[in-house]
Amino acid sequence: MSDSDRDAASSAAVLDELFATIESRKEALPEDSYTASLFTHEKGENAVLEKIGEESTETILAAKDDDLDELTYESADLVYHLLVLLAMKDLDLDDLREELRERF
Ligand SMILES: N=c1c2ncn([C@@H]3O[C@H](COP(=O)(O)OP(=O)(O)OP(=O)(O)O)[C@@H](O)[C@H]3O)c2ncn1[C@@H]1O[C@H](COP(=O)(O)O)[C@@H](O)[C@H]1O
Repeated sequence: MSDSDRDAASSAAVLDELFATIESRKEALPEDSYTASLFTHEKGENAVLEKIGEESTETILAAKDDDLDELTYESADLVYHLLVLLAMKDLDLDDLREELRERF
């Protein structure tokens, strides 16, 4: 495997690795983890739902400004919070992949 193939494979795995980390935070609930704080928040699931609302707005504003760096940054924030929501609802990336695959 070439270096660029290895880099591409590593990039492709990042969502799975991030989701596995989110699941492990959900299980262990370490005190210093932002992710864990979303699972234990006093607002319940509203905490992550509000973040998804905020990050969606910030993503839209970045797109309207044509600020591609900001669009990438806010999109990553949005995807991360969406993955936390899926984990909260006991869904996972395979559920998402399956839904997308059915639309092909
Ligand atoms: N990918 C993320 C990730 N994306 C966003 N965030 C957090 O989401 C929060 C977003 O807050 P804000 O809306 O205030 O965003 P901001 O970027 O500070 O500011 P603006 O968007 O308003 O400009 C910040 O606290 C970010 O740190 C994330 N926190 C954690 N992760 C990953 O989650 C995994 C577990 O990390 P812990 O949560 O530290 O255990 C690790 O792999 C991390 O890389």
